[in-house]
This record gives sequence, C-alpha cells and structure tokens, in this order.
Amino acid sequence: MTATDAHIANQPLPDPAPEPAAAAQPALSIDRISHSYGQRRALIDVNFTVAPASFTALLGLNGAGKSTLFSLVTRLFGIQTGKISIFGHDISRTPGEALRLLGVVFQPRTLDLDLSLTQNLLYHAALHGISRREARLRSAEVLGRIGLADRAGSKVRNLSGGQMRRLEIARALLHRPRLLLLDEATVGLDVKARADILDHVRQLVTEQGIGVLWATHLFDEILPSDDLVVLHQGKMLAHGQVSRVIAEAGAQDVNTAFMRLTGTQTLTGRPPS
Ligand SMILES: Nc1ncnc2c1ncn2[C@@H]1O[C@H](COP(=O)(O)OP(=O)(O)OP(=O)(O)O)[C@@H](O)[C@H]1O
Repeated sequence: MTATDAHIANQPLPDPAPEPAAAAQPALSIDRISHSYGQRRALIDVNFTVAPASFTALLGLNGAGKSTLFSLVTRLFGIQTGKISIFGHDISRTPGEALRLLGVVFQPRTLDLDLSLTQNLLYHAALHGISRREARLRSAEVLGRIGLADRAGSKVRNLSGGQMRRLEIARALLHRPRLLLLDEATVGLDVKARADILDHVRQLVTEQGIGVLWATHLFDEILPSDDLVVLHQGKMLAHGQVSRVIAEAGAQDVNTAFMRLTGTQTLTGRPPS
C-alpha cells in the first residue's frame, strides 16, 4: 500500500446510501442490447448485470463494442433494441433518476488542463446542480482522499498521468453515484500508476459499495474473484465470476480462456497452453 493509498483508506466514507428499493436492484442491467452503425452490427443481444459492490471487468479487443456499450449507458446514443437500467431505473424512461446514480470516466482525458484541480471539480459539480458551498466542501474532501489536497490550486496540466486519472475518478464520484463506469482507464499509464488506479477503484468497491464496470483489453487487470464479461465482435461470449469462466473454458488463466472463447490470438501474442 502506498502512502497515498493509506491516506485514501483512512478517509471517512461519503454518504452514498441508495434508496432501500434501489439497493435490491442490480447496479447495472444490460438487457438484450443490440446496436448497429448502418449495416455494421456493433452489439448483438448483449445481456448481463453488474451487482452493487462488485468489480466487473468488461474484456474485449479493439472493436469488441465496449465504447458503444458505454455510449448507450451514458445516453450518448439512443437505444435501438433492448433496455438498460441503473438500480432499477430504465435509462430511457427515467433518465434523471438513472443518471444521478452513474459516474463515468471516459477513455480520452476530459479535464481542462488550464484550470486548477478545484476549478475542474467545481465545474463538474455545477453541471450536477450541486450548490457552490457544497461543491467546495466535496472538492476539498475528494482531493484529500486522492492525496492531492496540496495541489488544489495548481493547474491540472502539471499533474502526472496517474494523478490526472485519480482526479477524473474523484470528479466522477463528486455527485455520489452508486455505479461507476471506467473505459480503459489505465491506458497510457506506467505500471505503478496503473496498479495504483486499480487499487483505488477496488477500494471504492469494498469500502463504499460502489458497483464498477471496468472496460479493458488487459488480462493482468483482472482478478479471479472479479466478475467478467467477455465481449467479442459485438457478442457476449461469457459472463460470470472469473474463476468460473476460466474453469468452464477448461483453461488455467484468463488469457487462455479468452483465446479459447474467441478463437483469437491474445494481445500478449503468447501461444495457447
Ligand atoms: N461511429 C461509428 N460509426 C461506424 N462504426 C462504428 C462507430 N463507432 C464504432 N464503430 C464500429 O463498431 C464496432 C465496435 O466499436 P467500439 O468502439 O464500440 O469497440 P471497442 O471495444 O470500444 O474498441 P476500442 O477499444 O478500439 O475503442 C467496431 O467495428 C467499430 O468499427
């Protein structure tokens, strides 16, 4: 555990308790979703859930359909076929209630580099209708939690890649969502920063009960106890606890299971065992 992680772990928890009815629902329900760009089918009958307080890895190579799925959950694209719910709230019928419970970290950086850390957070808080006073309190709190309190007034441009990602995650949590989507959140980071970000997100699951959907193409980011969705060419090929998916594929590790399920070479280029 790094000093920053210890700092994070020692912070008081926020107040993210969902309504009782919502607590019994899956954090995210993807119900028979299909999506096409013209003739190109990007998602074909995809069906899975993410439980509250769970870490679900969405594993797929480039073009698998991960970003398309995220664009549907965040309502960037309209749903063509199927239904998506967040804690039981249908995102098409009751988008306000659904999106209130959702935080998102997109693959491209979306921070304003020339604003300070606090300014970036206050801007996001204003978009969510959080009062200025409350936003200042929450910004100070989250900056403390990610170990960047002393950088509050610095320009974001001066942060490292890993620090920027931590800030983006903190920003995504500012309105206290119960479900967090992260799209290839560790791309471009060094090994240490990648591990720190993963540790941080896993702590959000275990300590705050947040449901996480973590899109990745990196096998080494996945633990046997995680839930796993394998997406390939728009189709969901497996869903379940990683250890079960591995066993059902008759494999010894995620890498080999993925290769057997998809019939592809893995990104590592290692031959099948
Ligand atoms: N705006 C678009 N117009 C046409 N086709 C698209 C569009 N966006 C994605 N696609 C296609 O849809 C399929 C799924 O793409 P998507 O970006 O969702 O996959 P991905 O798993 O996120 O891949 P990556 O990791 O490379 O972003 C691909 O065949 C892609 O070429």
